Amino acid sequence: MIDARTGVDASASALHPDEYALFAQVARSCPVEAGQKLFRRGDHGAAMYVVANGAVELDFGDDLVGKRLGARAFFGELGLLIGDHARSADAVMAETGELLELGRDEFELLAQRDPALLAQFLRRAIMRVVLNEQALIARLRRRNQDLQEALDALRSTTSRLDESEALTRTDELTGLTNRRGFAAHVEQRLQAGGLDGHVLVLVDCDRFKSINDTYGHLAGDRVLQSVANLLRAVAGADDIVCRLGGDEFCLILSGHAREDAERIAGYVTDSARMLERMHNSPPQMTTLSIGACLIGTGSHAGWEHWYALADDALYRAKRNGGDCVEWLD
Ligand SMILES: Nc1nc2c(ncn2[C@@H]2O[C@H](COP(=O)(O)OP(=O)(O)OP(=O)(O)O)[C@@H](O)[C@H]2O)c(=O)[nH]1
Repeated sequence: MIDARTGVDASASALHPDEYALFAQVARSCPVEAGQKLFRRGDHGAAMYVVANGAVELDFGDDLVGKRLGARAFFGELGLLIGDHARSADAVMAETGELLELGRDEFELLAQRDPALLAQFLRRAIMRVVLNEQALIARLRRRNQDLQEALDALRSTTSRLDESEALTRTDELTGLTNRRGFAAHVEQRLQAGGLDGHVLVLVDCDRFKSINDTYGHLAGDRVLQSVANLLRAVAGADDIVCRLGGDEFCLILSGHAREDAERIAGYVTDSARMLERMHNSPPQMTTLSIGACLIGTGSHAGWEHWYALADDALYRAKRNGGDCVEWLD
């Protein structure tokens, strides 16, 4: 009979009636109360047991399926066959009954009385050990596979979360970092030693509303994408470029001298102007206004101070008619 839980032939766990009769002749009979512990996992023992009546529970620990043994079932045989073997399960009497206990001397007697029957028992006992080992290996393989699958699922969930986290920080239209991503970048830079010496550049499209009104929203979108491409092209690997929202963009230039930053800002407004003149119906570009400031070294002013300064500079550029760069340091 195959045990549905372990896949092991359960008849291999019980003595045949003739084997039981032989064992009962030589074994010590021990009455045992329910709840009494027979041995614990790891205990060393040199005796095997046969259930005469009552029931025994074996607990192998580590999430392995336990076993309940009834009449004529035997257990602990490795203790007897190998000698002083560490028990692989906790054995507890589940129902009051009687056990047959066999040690080395009783085993010798069995061999003298009926060697053929004992040989038959030994073959079955060894087969049971092999089957149990195979079942254990198969279970461990299955568990390993389950763990592998759980790990794969966890990895793909994590990467999906990373992707959606990245999406929440990306502007859909231009692919640039959005305002939320920009705030996170600024926070990171502030924690990594501050923004001293960086240049903050605010960029705003001129008369953008009229492009939407005249050529439609899609044409406006294309212009915003062109502005994003231009800013992406001038940004170095350590610079931050983002779309703050609407027709407003921002660059944080790091590791540039003020003159270099002026050249970059001038290049942006010059390029935008040229592109606007090259393609104007429908427009591919619009002129840009820029407000910039150098974030002072050694200053205790916070990020808001520098942002407000660049914003004032941008306001001044707009008041001057746009298409220009204004600085306020
Ligand atoms: N096509 C398009 N238009 C947008 C988008 N986001 C905001 N806008 C439009 O951008 C326009 C910005 O208008 P304003 O803030 O008045 O700026 P402006 O027309 O450039 O005016 P000035 O800055 O003073 O030159 C508004 O009409 C918004 O509807 C977008 O994603 N796509």
